[in-house]
Amino acid sequence: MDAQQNIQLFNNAAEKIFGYSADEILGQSITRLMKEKFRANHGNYIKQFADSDIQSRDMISRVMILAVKKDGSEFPVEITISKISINGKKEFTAIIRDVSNRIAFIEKLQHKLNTDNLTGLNNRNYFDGQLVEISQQYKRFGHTFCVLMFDLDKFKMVNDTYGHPIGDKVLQEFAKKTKQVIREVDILARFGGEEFIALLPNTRLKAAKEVANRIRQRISQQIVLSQDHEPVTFTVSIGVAEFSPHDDTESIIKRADDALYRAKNSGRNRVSD
Ligand SMILES: Nc1nc2c(ncn2[C@@H]2O[C@H](COP(=O)(O)OP(=O)(O)OP(=O)(O)O)[C@@H](O)[C@H]2O)c(=O)[nH]1
Repeated sequence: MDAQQNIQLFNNAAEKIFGYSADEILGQSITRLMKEKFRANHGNYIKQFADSDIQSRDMISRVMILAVKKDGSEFPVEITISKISINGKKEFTAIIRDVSNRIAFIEKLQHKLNTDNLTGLNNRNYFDGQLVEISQQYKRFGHTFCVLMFDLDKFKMVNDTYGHPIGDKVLQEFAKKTKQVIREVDILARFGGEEFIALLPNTRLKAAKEVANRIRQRISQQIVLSQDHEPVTFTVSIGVAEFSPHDDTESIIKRADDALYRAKNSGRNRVSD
């Protein structure tokens, strides 16, 4: 690019990435290759860079820089920009790398890191992060919330009687049906084994117990079919706790777990607080 940011040279790789031939793009502003919202800042950015002592720098932005191809499609890029002075005239070189694959890979890893393979629910890692966030919000804004702890009843017997794959089916069915009962903003996660946990934002204890009871009833009406096509029924016990000013992320889970223990001890297929 020249000092006005018009393109002077467009190599083969650039032609391939952007879909323009050099003939089409030479002489045009480099901003033509950026998504519109990045264009406005570009001038200032280049001016700052041109006036600085730095020869070469990565264009770091708090948001990912998106480039635009000739066909209008957008893709994430990483840019390193350098300047040279030729006969007193400043020129710029931009090395632009298409990072779509890298970003897609990172997103896939992030998804894996947060997801339970068997049920497709969030996993404990994700839940723990959300719990930290929602308890910080509680401290700042006083928005209350509840934690529900679930444990499938006599699940060992399901495995022992019908086999592990049927046990897995029960876990999947539990996840699917429970998701249908709770709201979109509620967070349901597999806590491990046959234990699940849910976060209900902006919910008081009474309402959370009602939700828990709806889930409990729904689950007690579900069946999965065994390998011999026998109906397999299952139930769930649920402990409920509302976050209080004395709580932290550990104590709220402990209180929900203690409530679950009471639900189990008072006969299972029950909700307790
Ligand atoms: N199929 C299957 N079983 C699992 C999985 N994770 C844990 N389990 C089983 O879950 C069972 C849990 O059994 P226990 O902790 O004894 O409890 P329970 O039989 O549910 O009895 P209560 O909780 O007291 O009602 C064990 O048999 C584990 O092997 C899984 O991913 N798939």
